Amino acid sequence: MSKVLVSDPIDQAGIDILTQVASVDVKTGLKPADLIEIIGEYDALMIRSGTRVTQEIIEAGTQLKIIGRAGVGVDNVDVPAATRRGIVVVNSPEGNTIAAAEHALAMMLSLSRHIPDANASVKRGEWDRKTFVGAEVYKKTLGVVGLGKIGSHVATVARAMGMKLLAYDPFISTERAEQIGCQLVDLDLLMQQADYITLHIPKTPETTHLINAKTLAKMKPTARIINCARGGIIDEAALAVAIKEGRIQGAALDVFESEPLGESDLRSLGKEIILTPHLGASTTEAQVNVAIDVAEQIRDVLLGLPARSAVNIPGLGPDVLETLKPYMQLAETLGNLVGQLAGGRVESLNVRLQGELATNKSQPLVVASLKGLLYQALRERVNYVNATIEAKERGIRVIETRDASARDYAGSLHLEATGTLGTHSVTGALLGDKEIHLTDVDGFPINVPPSKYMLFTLHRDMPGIIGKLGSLLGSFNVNIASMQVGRKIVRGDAVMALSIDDPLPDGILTEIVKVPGIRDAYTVTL
Ligand SMILES: NC(=O)c1ccc[n+]([C@@H]2O[C@H](COP(=O)([O-])OP(=O)(O)OC[C@H]3O[C@@H](n4cnc5c(N)ncnc54)[C@H](O)[C@@H]3O)[C@@H](O)[C@H]2O)c1
Ligand SMILES: O=C(O)CC[C@@H](O)C(=O)O
Repeated sequence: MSKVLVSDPIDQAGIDILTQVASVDVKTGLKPADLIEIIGEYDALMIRSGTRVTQEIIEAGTQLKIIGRAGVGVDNVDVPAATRRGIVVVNSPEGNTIAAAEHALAMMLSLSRHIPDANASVKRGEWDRKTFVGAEVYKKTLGVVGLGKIGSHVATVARAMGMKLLAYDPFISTERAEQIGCQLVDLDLLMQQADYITLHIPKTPETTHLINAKTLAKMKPTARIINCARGGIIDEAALAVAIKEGRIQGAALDVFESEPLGESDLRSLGKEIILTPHLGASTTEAQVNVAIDVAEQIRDVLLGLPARSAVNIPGLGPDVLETLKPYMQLAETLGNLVGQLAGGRVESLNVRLQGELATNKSQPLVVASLKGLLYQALRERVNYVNATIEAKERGIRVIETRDASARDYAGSLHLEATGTLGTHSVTGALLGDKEIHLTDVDGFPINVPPSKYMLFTLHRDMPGIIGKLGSLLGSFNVNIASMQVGRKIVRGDAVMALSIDDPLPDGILTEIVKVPGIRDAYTVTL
C-alpha cells in the first residue's frame, strides 16, 4: 500500500480521501532535518504553506511520486527539482480564491475604519470615538495589481461597493479588464491615482520588491496598500519608512518576506497598519475545498491516473484533461512503438496532431508521445513530468505539426521518428472513442489494435509469403493471434502486422529476413 505524509494541518475531508488508497501519517511541525530523515518512506507528500520542500528534501524522497500543495502558491516547493526527478507537483488553483479575495476586502475596510485598533481600545475599557474616524471606500479608486482569479473577484465586489477600478496586469487583455469593470493602466499610473492598492500577483523574480521605495514614493499620501498575495512583493523596510514618515496613509499585510514574521519595524507602527498571520486562505470552506481538491489528485496519481492541476505538466488542466484523457494512452503507445521500430538512437520525433486534435490544447499529447518514446530507455523513470526534459537532455529534436484537414478519424496522431538506423512512422486513432487502433505503419494503411507482442515486416506483396512466414513462426512455436497486410498497390511493397501470444525467441528475426520477399522485420513489445 502507498504511504502519504501530511506535514501541515489539512482538513479531515482530505485525509479521508487519502486513506481510500494509502496509509496516511500526519506529522506537522517537522524540522527540515526530520523531514529529510523520513521522507524516503513516502510515495506522496501533502503540504500547505508551512513546509518548505527544498531540493534536499526532494532528493531524499526517493519514492516520491507527487507533492500536493493544499493551496495556490507553490513557491514553497522547489518545482524545478521535483520536475527533474519526475515528481508531479499539484495545487488547488481555485479552492481558496474567494477566501483570499474576501480577506483582502476585509483588510481594506478594516484599514479604512480602524476596526482592529478600535476593537482593542474598547476591550481595554476605553470609549474613544475621535481617534477612530475613518474614510469611506465609496467613489474611491482601487488599483488592482494582478487581475487573475483573486484580483478579479476583489474588483467585482469593490465595484459593487461603488469604487472606481484601475488594474495593472501585463498578461490580460483590455477586453477582459473591461468585462470586470477595470481600466487597464500601467503600474506607475495605478500607483499615482489609486486610493487603495491591492496586490494579487505571484511572487516571481520580476515581482520581488515590485513595490519598493521608488514605487511607494508615487502613491498619494492618503493612499493605503494591501498585500494578501505573497511576502516579498513589497519591500517591508521601505514600507515601514514610508508609513512612519507619513508618505502614505497605511498598509495591511497578510504575508511577509519571512514567515512567521520575526523582529520587524512593521510591528511598531500604530493603527495605520494591520498585520495578519497569513490568514487569506483560512476559512473553513476554503480549507475543505483545497484539502479535497489536492487529496483527490494525490489519490489519482497513486492509482496511476493523471492529475487535473499539475503545475509541472504543461497544459494538463481539468478542461483539457477531459478531452485528451483517452488520447494520452494512444500517444504513449505510438511513441513506444515508433521508438522500437526506429531502434538505435532517435534524433528527432515529429508529432503531427490531426483532425480535432490539431489545436493548441493537444500539446500534452506531444509530452505523452515522448514518454512512450523514452519508455524503452527509462522504463518507469519517465513520466509526463520529466519526459520533455529527458528528451532534451538526449538531444531529441521534437517537431510538432498540426493538420486539421485530416478527416479519416475524428482525431488521429501521426508520429515519425528519425534515428541513427533510419526513419519510421506510425499513425493511430481511437475507435468508439476509446479503443486504440494503428491505422498506418511506415505509410502503409492497416487497421489493427496494438497488442503486447507484435511483429512487423516490410515485404514484397507476392503469393505464398504469408504461408512461409506462418510456417517459420510455427517452427519456433510462436502462436499468431492476428495478422494483417497493408499495401498501397497489388504486388508492390507491403507491411505485415502480426500480434503474437509470446515474445519472439532470440535469433528468429535473422531467419525471418531470409524468407524470400521479406526485406525487414521488427519485433515490438508494448
Ligand atoms: N494570503 C493567502 O493566504 C493567499 C491565498 C490564496 C492565494 N494567494 C496568493 O494570491 C496571489 C494571486 O492568486 P490567484 O489565484 O489570483 O492567481 P492567478 O494566477 O489567478 O492570478 C495572478 C495574476 O497575476 C498576473 N501577473 C503575473 N505577473 C504579474 C506582474 N509582474 N505584474 C502584474 N500582474 C502579474 C497574472 O497575469 C494573473 O492574472 C498568488 O500570489 C497566490 O499565491 C494568497
Ligand atoms: O495554506 C495556507 O493557509 C496559505 C495558502 C495560500 O497562501 C495559497 O497560496 O493558497
